[in-house]
Amino acid sequence: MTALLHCRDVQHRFGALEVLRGVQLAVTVGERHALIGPNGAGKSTLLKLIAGEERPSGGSIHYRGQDITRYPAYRRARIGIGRGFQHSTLLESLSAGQNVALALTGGRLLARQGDCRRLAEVDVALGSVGLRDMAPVPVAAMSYSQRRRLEIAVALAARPQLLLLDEPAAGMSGEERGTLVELLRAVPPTVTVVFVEHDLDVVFDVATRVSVLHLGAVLLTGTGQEVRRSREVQEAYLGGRREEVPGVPRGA
Ligand SMILES: Nc1ncnc2c1ncn2[C@@H]1O[C@H](COP(=O)(O)OP(=O)(O)OP(=O)(O)O)[C@@H](O)[C@H]1O
Repeated sequence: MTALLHCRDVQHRFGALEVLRGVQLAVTVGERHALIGPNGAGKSTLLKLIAGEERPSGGSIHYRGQDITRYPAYRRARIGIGRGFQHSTLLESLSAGQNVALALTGGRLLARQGDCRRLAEVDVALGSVGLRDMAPVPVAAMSYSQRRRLEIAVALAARPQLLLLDEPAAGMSGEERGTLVELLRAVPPTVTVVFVEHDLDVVFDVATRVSVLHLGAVLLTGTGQEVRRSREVQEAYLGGRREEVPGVPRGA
């Protein structure tokens, strides 16, 4: 199947620091593709390169068969690449509904009365992340978990075909992570998701495929089960601590 997103030999350096040394990554339509790997492996950098926030030092990035390596971020957003952030980009003084409305309208606030179709879309977007009742509530009054879910609603409101999420479960409690897993599973299959995540329970509950980044390259791409069972991944990512990988019994 043709890849929706294809990173070919992508390299990136920050000054003398070589972060990515030739990443090969192919993501097909409808995947929930997790990027995992040790701290500093270059996962967030790879997301930034895909979103167009950084320009790769080498290699190329293709989206729907188009070479987008030189496209700026706004042009990638226009062709369907959406981004959720590791740190909040919500407007604190506005309500949850207004934040979603801004994303829907590309920066315009809705009039108090009227624009019913848009208001209905805001309602649907908030409902999809379990926040329908929070429409009038200012972001400043929302809990951390509610904000993280709102960020996903805001990212989805722009109707991306490819949604990039950086550590969506960061800072969440066990219960909140459960809600997030349900939410990510409920993202429509027309939206392909590539996400960076450290929480392996979330990764293996959500991802249809997983790529392990190590030393600036993809060590392995496979199903959750293939990744869990890979001795190479155990050694590179978990220092051989096999028992820490969910689903793999000690001594397996
Ligand atoms: N803007 C930057 N300037 C210089 N170095 C950077 C910059 N951004 C990231 N780095 C460095 O690049 C390396 C990879 O960082 P990156 O954030 O991509 O890793 P990561 O795999 O996402 O790590 P983590 O899991 O800890 O978030 C790290 O050594 C980091 O310090």
